Amino acid sequence: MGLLSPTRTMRLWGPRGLGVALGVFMTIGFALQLWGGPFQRRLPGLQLRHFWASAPGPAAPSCPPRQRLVFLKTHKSGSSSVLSLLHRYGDRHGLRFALPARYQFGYPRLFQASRVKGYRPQSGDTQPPFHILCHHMRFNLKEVLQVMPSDSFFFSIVRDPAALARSAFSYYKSASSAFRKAPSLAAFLANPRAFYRPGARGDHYARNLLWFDFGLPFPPDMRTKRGNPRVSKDPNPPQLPSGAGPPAHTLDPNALFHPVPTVADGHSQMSSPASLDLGSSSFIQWNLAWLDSVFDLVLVAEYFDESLVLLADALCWGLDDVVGFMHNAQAGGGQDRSTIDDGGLTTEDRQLTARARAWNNLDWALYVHFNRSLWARIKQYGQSRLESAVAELRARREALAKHCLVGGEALDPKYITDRRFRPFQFGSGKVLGYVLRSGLSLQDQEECERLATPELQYKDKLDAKQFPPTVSLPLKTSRRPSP
Ligand SMILES: Nc1ncnc2c1ncn2[C@@H]1O[C@H](COP(=O)(O)OS(=O)(=O)O)[C@@H](OP(=O)(O)O)[C@H]1O
Repeated sequence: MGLLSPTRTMRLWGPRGLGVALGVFMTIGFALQLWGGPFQRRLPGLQLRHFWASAPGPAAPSCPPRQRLVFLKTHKSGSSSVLSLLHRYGDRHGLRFALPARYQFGYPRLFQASRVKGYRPQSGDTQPPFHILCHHMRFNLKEVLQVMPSDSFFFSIVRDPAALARSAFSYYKSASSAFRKAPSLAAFLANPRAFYRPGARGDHYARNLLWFDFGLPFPPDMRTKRGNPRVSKDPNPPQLPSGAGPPAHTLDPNALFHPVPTVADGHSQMSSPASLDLGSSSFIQWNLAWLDSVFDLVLVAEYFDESLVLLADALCWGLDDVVGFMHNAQAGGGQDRSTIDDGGLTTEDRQLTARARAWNNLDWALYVHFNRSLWARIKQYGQSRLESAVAELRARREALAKHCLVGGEALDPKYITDRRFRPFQFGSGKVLGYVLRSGLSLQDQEECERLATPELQYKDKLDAKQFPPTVSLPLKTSRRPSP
């Protein structure tokens, strides 16, 4: 017999019984809170089976989980690790993904609804709506809203432009003409205009990549020949403000620029954040205010686990749903927290960080803005509540890694012989991946595969599930094909 639904329970017990029951539940709930804290379903011996079932525990959210999601997958910002969670969640719950024909939606061109596989606006057929849109695109709200309902949960992720620049330089060395010409990232950042031509092939990877991915317009001095995106949720696109500023609560250009280290050693041609005039800063603020009106949450790679806890909370998902492995890390990369804290950096590293942030001034503004919003949300959520959820999340991830993975961690691709788990190799660094332990039970094998499958293979798997090959029956004909 299943559990009684709340409505049925009410009918059976009547108002007096309900009052008593409510008291008992509240006492139990309070005791469990004290004992476990949010999300804490202590797992004696961390039996893996318990991870897979998001069974409602004492702290399981009581709201309906949100399943209409738009994730803007920004580049080199930890987005593949988020994508992996979405793939897994959607796969387990049989959700329908809005998939690209290949792996991206016509990037670097702006997103077009027509790029979504199986999108047929005029066909009048009763195809079920999409739940999740999450692969690489240059954001274009108007077209996104052709595919996804406007009350979808919009979210994305940003990373410190200095860490992002390190990652992008290594990964897109051959894809960006600016990077290709530069002997090193340090040389590039010492004099970027010697290498960078706005609009040249792949050069959106070399400057303000986040801003580009968010589909925002560039100020006149930074415009490429490809032109500017026209985007909006409130479909009034953000324009260069003509005197009118953004809402007062976002207008604080000085606060925005204070943390930016200045480039003091003679690269006057560099457009550093400190050198932006008020016009440019209100242009930035205007666009940030617009992003605030579109995106429900923006995660921060340097505070990835904190971000995941907030995401689970905002989506009414269980903590288990956001426990996953890191994907797409390059060997030797991932200096995120140390970059942010400046701890242990050499003078050269510190200079490189400062220059990268200055060169990517729009991204730095974006990053500072969303970093600030994240911490405001953390404050709202409760710092200590968050800390215990983060600790729980990390303990679960570690237990999963030990159970599923050879070595319990990401490995050099040379050890990954099974093509299903070998990440796509691109750029000058090696992209790490996972090898599953042998001897897993059938269910564990299936779940560990979900955690370890890289994004391209997972996309193919979802594609095959959503678009099963149609078996065409041979037509009855009197003529037989010749042997
Ligand atoms: N959880 C978490 N926290 C912090 N950083 C993370 C995380 N997951 C991935 N990464 C780092 O993000 C880089 C890959 O980013 P993306 O997956 O967005 O790249 S891609 O655009 O899809 O190719 C890549 O950076 P580099 O290793 O510096 O290249 C990853 O190491």
